[in-house]
Amino acid sequence: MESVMSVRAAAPRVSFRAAPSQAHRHVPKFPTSRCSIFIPRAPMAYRRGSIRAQQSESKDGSATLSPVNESEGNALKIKEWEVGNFQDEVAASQGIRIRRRPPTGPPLHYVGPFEFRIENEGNTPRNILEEIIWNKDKEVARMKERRPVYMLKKGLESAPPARDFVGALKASNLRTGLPGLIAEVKKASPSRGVLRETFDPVEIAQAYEKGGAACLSVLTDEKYFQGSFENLEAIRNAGVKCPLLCKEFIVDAWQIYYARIKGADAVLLIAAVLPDLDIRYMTKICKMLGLATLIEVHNEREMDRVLGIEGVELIGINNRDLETFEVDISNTKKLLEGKRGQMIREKDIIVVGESGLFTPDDIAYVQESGVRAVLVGESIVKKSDPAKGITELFGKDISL
Ligand SMILES: O=C(O)c1ccccc1NCC(=O)[C@H](O)[C@H](O)COP(=O)(O)O
Repeated sequence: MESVMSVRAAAPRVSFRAAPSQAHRHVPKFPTSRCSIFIPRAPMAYRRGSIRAQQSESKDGSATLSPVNESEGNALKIKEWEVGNFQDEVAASQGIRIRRRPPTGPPLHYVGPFEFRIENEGNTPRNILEEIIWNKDKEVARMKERRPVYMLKKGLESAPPARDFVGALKASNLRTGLPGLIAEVKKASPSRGVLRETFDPVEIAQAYEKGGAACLSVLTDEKYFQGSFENLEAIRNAGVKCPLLCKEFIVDAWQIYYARIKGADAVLLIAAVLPDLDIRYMTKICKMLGLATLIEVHNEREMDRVLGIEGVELIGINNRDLETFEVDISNTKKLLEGKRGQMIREKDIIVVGESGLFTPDDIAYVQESGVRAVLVGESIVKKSDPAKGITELFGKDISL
C-alpha cells in the first residue's frame, strides 16, 4: 500500500506519497532529460500536435497515454510537460501571458523515496482567456480525433466559395464614409451573460444585412458564448451575402480548415494567444484557402509584433481586455497614435475597432482615431430590431 501525505505550506500546496517501489518508477535525471529536450521547428500548433498524437483523450477530456509500461509513460509525460513549458517560454518571450494547457498535468517530482506533485504548478488557468484557451485545446483535440485534417481537406471541395471579406469592408467604408460594420451574431458572453434570450441566428444575420452591415461575425464557441458552427453554417446556407467571420478561439490550424468547410470567409487570430510563428503559419494557410485573417491585438507590444508580420491586411484593436473584461475605447486611439498609425497607413492595413461601441459618438471617436471598420456585438444584438439598432449606432441609415 502506498502511504499518502499532504503538506500544506504557505503556497503552493504539495502532496507527497512514498514511491511504490524502485522498479515501478522512472527517476528522471533532469539535467539529461532537459538536455535531450526536443527542439521543435514547426509552428507551435504543430509541435504540440505531434506530441499529442501519441495520446488519446477520455470523454471528460483528461489525456490518457498508451505507454508500453509505466516508466515509459511517465517519461513521455515529463517530456510533454517540458516541451509545453518550453513553448510557453517562447510565447512569454514575445510578451504572451496566456499559457497553453499542460497536456497531461504536471509531472511527479522525486526526492529520495518520495514522489510528489506540486498543485497549481501551472495546471490551473489564471484568467478567463486562459480558461477558454485550455478548454479549446481539449475540445479541438477531441474534434481532431473524430475528423482528422485529411478528412476536412476532402470537404473543402464542396465548401461554399470564400468571399472577399476585406473588399466588403473597404467598399462599405467608401460608400458610406463611415467605418464598415462587422455585426456580431452573439448570444452570450463571459463578461455580459446572455445578451438576447430569443435568439434566431439567421433572423439576426438577415436583419444585420438589411441594416447595412458590410460583414458579419459569428461566434462559434459553445461553452462560453452559446454559439456554434451550426449557426455559421445556417447563416451561410440561408443566402446571407455579407462575408462571414468565424469568431473562434483558434489554437490549431485544424480549426481553420473546419471554419472554411462550414462556410467562413475570414477567421480571427488572437495575438495574446498565438506566437508570431503560429500567426505567420496560420495566415499562410488562410491565404491558401482564400480566407481573410483578422488579427486581434490589445496592446502596443501585440500591435508591434503584428506589424512586423509580412502580408497582414486586417488588424483588430480590441478595446476589451480579455483577461479582466475592462473595456476602454481610448485603447483604439492609443494604439493608432504616432509611428504605429503611420506604418498602418503606409501599409494600407484596415484597422477594425472592436468592443464597447454603443453610440454615434463612439463610432466617430474610433473613426477619427484611424479605423476603417468596427466590430460590434452587444449594442446591436440586444435591440428587438437589430437593423434599427445599426441605424441608431451610426446615427443614420447606412443601408442606403
Ligand atoms: O465579450 C466577452 O465577454 C469576451 C470575453 C472573453 C473573450 C472574448 C470576449 N469577447 C469577444 C469580443 O471581443 C467581442 O465579442 C466583440 O469585440 C464585440 O464586442 P461588444 O460590441 O462589446 O459586444
